[in-house]
Amino acid sequence: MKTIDELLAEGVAGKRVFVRADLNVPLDSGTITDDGRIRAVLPTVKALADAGAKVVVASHLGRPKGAPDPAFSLAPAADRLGELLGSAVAFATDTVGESARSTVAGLTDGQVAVIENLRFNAGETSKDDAERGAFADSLAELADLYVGDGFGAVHRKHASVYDLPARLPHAAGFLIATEVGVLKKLTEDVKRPYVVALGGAKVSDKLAVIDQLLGKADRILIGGGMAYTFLKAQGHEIGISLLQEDQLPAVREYIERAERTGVELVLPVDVLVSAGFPDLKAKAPTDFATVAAGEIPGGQMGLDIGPESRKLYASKLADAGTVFWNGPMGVFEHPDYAEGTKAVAQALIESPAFTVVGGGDSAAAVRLLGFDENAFGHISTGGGASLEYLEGKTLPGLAALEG
Ligand SMILES: Nc1ncnc2c1ncn2[C@@H]1O[C@H](COP(=O)(O)OP(=O)(O)O)[C@@H](O)[C@H]1O
Ligand SMILES: O=C(OP(=O)(O)O)[C@H](O)COP(=O)(O)O
Repeated sequence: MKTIDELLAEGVAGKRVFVRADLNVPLDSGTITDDGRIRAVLPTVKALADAGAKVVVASHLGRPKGAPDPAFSLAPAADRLGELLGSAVAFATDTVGESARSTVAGLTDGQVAVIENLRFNAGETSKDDAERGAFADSLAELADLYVGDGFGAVHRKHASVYDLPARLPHAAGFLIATEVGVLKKLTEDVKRPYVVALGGAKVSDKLAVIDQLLGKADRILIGGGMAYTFLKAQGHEIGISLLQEDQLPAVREYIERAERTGVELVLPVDVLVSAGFPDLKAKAPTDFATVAAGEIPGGQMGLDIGPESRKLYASKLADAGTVFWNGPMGVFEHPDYAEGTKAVAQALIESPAFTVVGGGDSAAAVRLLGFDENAFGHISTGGGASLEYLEGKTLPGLAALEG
């Protein structure tokens, strides 16, 4: 994999360099609540701009449905990037249209532009190779060189991640190099017990990785929205909690396999429930109850692990040699449901283990809940990406950079 240092040594002055970043930051009514992913790509953007490149930064944000949607505009991220760089950043209001072409054509050496959300175009995420390829062709017209630095999206076989680097001379940015360096160590030299804690809301993606993790981890703690599919698989009622029904047979098989192979699978013993998803804007106190995990009343939604589970999970993290944690334990954005995530973060800080926290929301949670990010071994910008890397999978965005 060519490094950005090699690219810089060859000279980038006057060249248009497409930087595929992951600027998928959490937003609250258009305001960025955590800019960690923007700060993470700064070294790459700065180095290219300082070397006289015309830098074209591109990213997805959220999951718009292949068409423009103002709620998912990258404009706030472009503004924040400009603030962090200390110089104005141009913003194109489309991705490969007139605005993008004229914005890029107007760049002077050392200037930076951000183009609008890649996922406003159906070609970005299409499963059809030709449709993705056609979109990648249009993106390629905007640049002379490609730098992959969106670690959080390298597990996606998307046009800007996978197809575009095949069309331009390419290199890996500083963030990807750092992320891969740390995660590689976790696949080669793991101090045991190796404990993986999983939570969050991308339940379908994350249930799938447990298949491989069962062969690698000594203990797997399940929290967040993931937990309820497990509780349901055990035969419990889960009310209106998140459920990935189509994966119930797989989850039953994971539970059996864990028992058979001696992997400790730890599920919540109690949970906090309420009548629905809380209002994350008002953050007003909600009406919630603590119930045994096997006794969630009908019409209630599990929103965090309960106090007994917090103690249990802390004890299961205390003797770890290595911990990988992806996915908040509850809806941490609301103060009523942040305690589970806080308890796991605190346990990681107190543990002598090498600790890695991965994921856009998990990393944001750690910072927003007031923890010192330097107290963790590594905070990864990618959740799904780091999980799939640890599974041993070939990640499309890394394979493309190697080719
Ligand atoms: N029990 C739950 N029900 C619904 N959503 C949940 C639950 N627990 C956690 N979440 C949500 O999961 C989201 C983060 O999930 P995810 O994107 O998978 O994590 P990451 O970005 O760290 O990989 C948070 O916004 C949080 O509110
Ligand atoms: O937030 C992300 O992943 P993560 O939640 O697994 O950390 C990445 O930006 C990828 O987004 P996607 O899961 O919509 O492809």
